[in-house]
Amino acid sequence: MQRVVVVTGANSGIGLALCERLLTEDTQLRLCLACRNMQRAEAARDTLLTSHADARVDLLHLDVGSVESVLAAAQEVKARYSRVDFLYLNAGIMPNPQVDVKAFFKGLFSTNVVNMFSTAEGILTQQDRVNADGLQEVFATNLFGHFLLIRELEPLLCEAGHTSRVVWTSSSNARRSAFNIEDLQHRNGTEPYSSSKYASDLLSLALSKHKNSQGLFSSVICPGLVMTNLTYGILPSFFWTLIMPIMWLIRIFTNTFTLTPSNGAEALHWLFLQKPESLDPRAKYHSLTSGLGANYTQPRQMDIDDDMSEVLYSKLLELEKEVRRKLSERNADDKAETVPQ
Ligand SMILES: NC(=O)C1=CN([C@@H]2O[C@H](COP(=O)(O)OP(=O)(O)OC[C@H]3O[C@@H](n4cnc5c(N)ncnc54)[C@H](OP(=O)(O)O)[C@@H]3O)[C@@H](O)[C@H]2O)C=CC1
Ligand SMILES: CC(C)=CCC[C@@H](C)[C@H]1CC[C@H]2C3=C(CC[C@]12C)[C@@]1(C)CCC(=O)[C@@H](C)[C@@H]1CC3
Repeated sequence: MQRVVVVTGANSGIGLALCERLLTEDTQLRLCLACRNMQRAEAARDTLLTSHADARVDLLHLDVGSVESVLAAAQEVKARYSRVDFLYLNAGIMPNPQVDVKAFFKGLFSTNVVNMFSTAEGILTQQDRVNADGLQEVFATNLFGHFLLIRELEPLLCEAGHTSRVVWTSSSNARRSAFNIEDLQHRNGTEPYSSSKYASDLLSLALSKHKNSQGLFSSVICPGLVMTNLTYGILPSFFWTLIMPIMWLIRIFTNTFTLTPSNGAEALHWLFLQKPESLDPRAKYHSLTSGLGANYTQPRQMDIDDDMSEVLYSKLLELEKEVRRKLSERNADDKAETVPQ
């Protein structure tokens, strides 16, 4: 049976490395790269076809941060495929990151040093903005767009007779203290990235609860610290070049410095090979790399509770209704404007 796998944010970094690994694993796969930038998506497909000439690699235009784009992409998926076996929700942004250098050096000489290097706790903030849909951009991209995509694809994902999987690329930067259920979109804080990733952890649990009986299983992973466009955006490139030998040195002491996209994709790949019933919906599956470069996956319990996850789920359903209502009003207005008087 040819399995259909959709990967968001597949044109670079961890998403692209996952595609490479999946094609090596299953040559019969039908792989769909869901990307906002079609030029980069085509380049990614070319790269994949160089090492897997016979692979079936499709492209799909998807800007996960735009409601209209998500709805159109979902329609396209439903038209193209009769099933979706895996939906990897991997696209993510961390705009305008700022490192608190003072806090970093203070952390360096504290007992919190290992935690600081694996979670960036206390040293990393971002500046967010409102997008064209009136949503906070980080929330819309990292969480809500993906939620809407799942909702739209439910007919395929919850089809009788087979199981489907959604897998969130979360982060160990996801922290309860950065998340406020009364401020879902993190309009008032400086850690929208951490908040959005914590929300994805909560949402994954809620999805498992509500959808397992319909054959849909949701899991969460952390790729570790990986050198990608996202991380290169945090510090100037000359600085990364400067500290890179130190990063490789640190890897000897912490297994969370996976560093290469392929290592970071370990847990995503590992989940592809597991039976969904064997997975723990409360665990985050971490990609880890030993000092000698061996990859492995380790589940760690998430700091989440059922009540909060339920409240988040219902708030997202409410927001979905509101967003759909606004969109149909906007479409009606546009139509009225184009009708000749
Ligand atoms: N690197 C790391 O250390 C860690 C990364 N992560 C997570 O891993 C995931 C992948 O990131 P990573 O590979 O590191 O970084 P990259 O920047 O290389 O990859 C991010 C991908 O997401 C895509 N993307 C961003 N915004 C949108 C959008 N609106 N619609 C569609 N696609 C979009 C990007 O496309 P485009 O080329 O168009 O920008 C790109 O393909 C993210 O969710 C990130 O939060 C988690 C923990 C650690
Ligand atoms: C200022 C100096 C000298 C060094 C700064 C090092 C940090 C830039 C670096 C330390 C821990 C890193 C880290 C991430 C980004 C870069 C650091 C803050 C992440 C936040 C990247 C994205 C994620 O999702 C996390 C899992 C990473 C956690 C560790």
